[in-house]
This record gives sequence, structure tokens and C-alpha cells, in this order.
Amino acid sequence: MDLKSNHNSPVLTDPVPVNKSRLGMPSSLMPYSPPGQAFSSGLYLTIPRRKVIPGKLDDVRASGWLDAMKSSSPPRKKLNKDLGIDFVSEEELAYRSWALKYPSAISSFEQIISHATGKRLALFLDYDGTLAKIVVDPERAFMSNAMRTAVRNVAKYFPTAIVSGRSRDKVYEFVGLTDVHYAGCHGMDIVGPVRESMTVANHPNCIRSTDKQGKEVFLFQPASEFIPMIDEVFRSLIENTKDIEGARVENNKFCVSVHYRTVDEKSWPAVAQCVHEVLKDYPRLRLSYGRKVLEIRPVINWNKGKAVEFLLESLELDSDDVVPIYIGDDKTDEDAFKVLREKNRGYGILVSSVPKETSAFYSLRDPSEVMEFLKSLVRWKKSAAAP
Ligand SMILES: O=P(O)(O)OC[C@H]1O[C@H](O[C@H]2O[C@H](CO)[C@@H](O)[C@H](O)[C@H]2O)[C@H](O)[C@@H](O)[C@@H]1O
Repeated sequence: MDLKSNHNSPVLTDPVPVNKSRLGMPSSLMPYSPPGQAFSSGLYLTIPRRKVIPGKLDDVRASGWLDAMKSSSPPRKKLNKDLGIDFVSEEELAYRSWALKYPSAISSFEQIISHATGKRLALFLDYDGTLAKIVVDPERAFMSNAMRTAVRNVAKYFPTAIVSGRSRDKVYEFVGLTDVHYAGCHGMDIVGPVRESMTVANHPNCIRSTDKQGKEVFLFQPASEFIPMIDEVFRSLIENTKDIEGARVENNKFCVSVHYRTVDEKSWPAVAQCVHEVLKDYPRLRLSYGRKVLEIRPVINWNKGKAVEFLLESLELDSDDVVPIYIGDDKTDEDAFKVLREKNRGYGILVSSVPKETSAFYSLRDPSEVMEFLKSLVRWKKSAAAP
């Protein structure tokens, strides 16, 4: 089902230089749990909130909120090719040297499939910045028909799931394919087919339900109790940011995104302050940073990495003969890259046109290379099946 064609939103790039992704941010203020952090017995995390949340605007600056906001998307440097100059720029040299460590998944295609021969591949795809280009208006982040066809084709041969920070309904609206699985809101909203042997069915928060086509599915929503709180926070943020030109607040059901992409940089402290003001009354919510977006989500031990583990289990893919490949562009995708690396299973592929610290194994520059990679997988599978 082809839903949308590409619209004319200006395409943006958000380079984040190596070692600057958490610029000036003391580790105690990092939004993500460092590896090895002790979790409480359930899904809940204990976060030292007093250290994380500043009290005044000055504290917002001092604590690194603003540094993190800036470094999540510094402005794109002008490339020499934009200037019509025919030599390799410093940025390109830096990229090439970084790519020695994280080689292109296209140039390394043979190597990737040589490890997958005789095994089953499973694909996990992030949405924004991976399947769709980054654009100014989050409501218009449509994927191209060509990309939709590529995803549809790849899903014919390999189990495929979209793992997005968006609400599941929204990402389904954008992708519009019925033969892929969906995990919305950073994995806090997963739907999948019911299997007889399902061990995850015993998971708390996993219920049986029916989808829009009337098919029996399981629904996994580990943060369901937070819906009223998220709704309340969403309304407060709409109210508090209404005078900041360009600020947008997006309700993703289990989390809220506060976008500052179209806010004048002079007003970024005001955005940070608004979020801080609201968040200080909700100790069970925490903050993370995305591409020109502040994300507010429940303090639970759940992320895209956990979602990938859950999907592998629920789709009966949690076995040594399955090679999972996760493709994503954002900090939240790092949790999934880490899981694959730690399990020594499959590959993370980072989508980035600039060097970045990552736990991925391979890289692709942008969504057009992602599409190229997906097409190569289909060609490989077809040729392997040919007599
Ligand atoms: O996990 P993802 O599928 O990558 O979702 C992460 C966030 O993506 C969206 O915001 C980002 O893309 C927008 C459209 O290109 C862009 O305008 C914005 O600046 C980016 O941060 C989405 O709107 C957020 O809710 C997601 O959390």
C-alpha cells in the first residue's frame, strides 16, 4: 500500500563531530545509563534526579543541557563540492579515516553476506534519518515511494521491523506497509503476530489484541501506566512553549518530543528552561537528546536495544542461525547497536555522513545508501534462490 509520495520539505543534515556528541556534559548528567549501571529489580531505573535537573536558567547552561542541545545537531559545514572546488575537503578526509573503523555496509556487502550464508537475516530499521530524510517539519517526514518499495521487497525475504521514537500509529501512517512489524516510542509500544510457542506472552504488559485488519496480535506496552502522565506533560509543554517561536511539542503516546529545530538559537535556553520547569514535577520521567529534539520519557529500563531483544524472542528469531541487522542514525539507536555487539550477534549499521562515536560495526551515509543496501540484500537473496 503506497501511502505518500515525497513532498518538498527541505532536507537537512545534522553533523555531530566525533567526541562532541556530549559536548561539555559531565557523565553524571548524561541522559543514558552508562553500561553496567545497576537497575532496580523491575523495569524502573533509579536516576539521581537532583544532579540531572538544574534549578535556574543559569543552571540549565551550567549543567550542559544547552551544550547537549547544540551538539545534537551543529550546523552543516559547507562542502567544497557546494563551492565548486574539486579537492577532498578536511571533512571528507576525516570521514574517510573514520570509515576505516566503521566501513561502508555497501563496500563491505560481500563480507556481511558471507557471515549470513546458510543463516537467516532479520532486519531492524529506524525511521527518521534512516528511511526518511531529516526535514524541518516532523509532520512531513514522508518516506519516498522508492524507499517504501525497497522496504516492502526486503520484508518479503527477511523478517523486518521498524523501531522508531515516534508513536506506533504515526510511523505506521508514514510507512504504510502491513508486512513489517512495528515498535513505536523507542520500543515502548510493540505489536507482533501471536505464535503458539510465545514465551514473551508471559511477559507483564504483553496482552493479546486484534490489529486494524482484524488479525490476532500481541501488544507489548511496558509503560502503559504512564499514558495519563505523558498526556498531562504534553499539555503543560504546549502551554509553556507557546510563546517560543518555532518550538513544537509532539505527543508520541509514551513519550513527548520537544523540537527546537526551527527555534532561533537565542531562544534555546528558553526551550530548555520550559522543559526543566515541567520535568521537575515528574520524578518518574527523564530527558534524552535526539536530533534537535528533547525527548521526555518514563524512567523505565526499556529502550530500542531491549525492544530488539524482545522482537527477536517474540518473532522466534532468538537463535544462532539468525543474523540481526539494525540500521539507525540516532543516539537512541546506540542501545540497539550495543545489544548486538554485546551478544556478538549480527551488525549495527550507523547512518551518518559525519564521523560519530558509535557501537555500530558498519556505516551508511544517508537514507539513499540505506535504500541501496536494502536493494542489494534483495538481489543477493534472489540470486541465491535462483537455480
Ligand atoms: O527513532 P526515530 O524514528 O529516528 O525518531 C526520532 C525522532 O524523529 C522525529 O524527529 C526528528 O525528525 C524530524 C523529521 O525529519 C525532524 O524535524 C526533527 O528535528 C528530528 O528530531 C520525530 O518527530 C520525533 O518524535 C522522534 O522521536
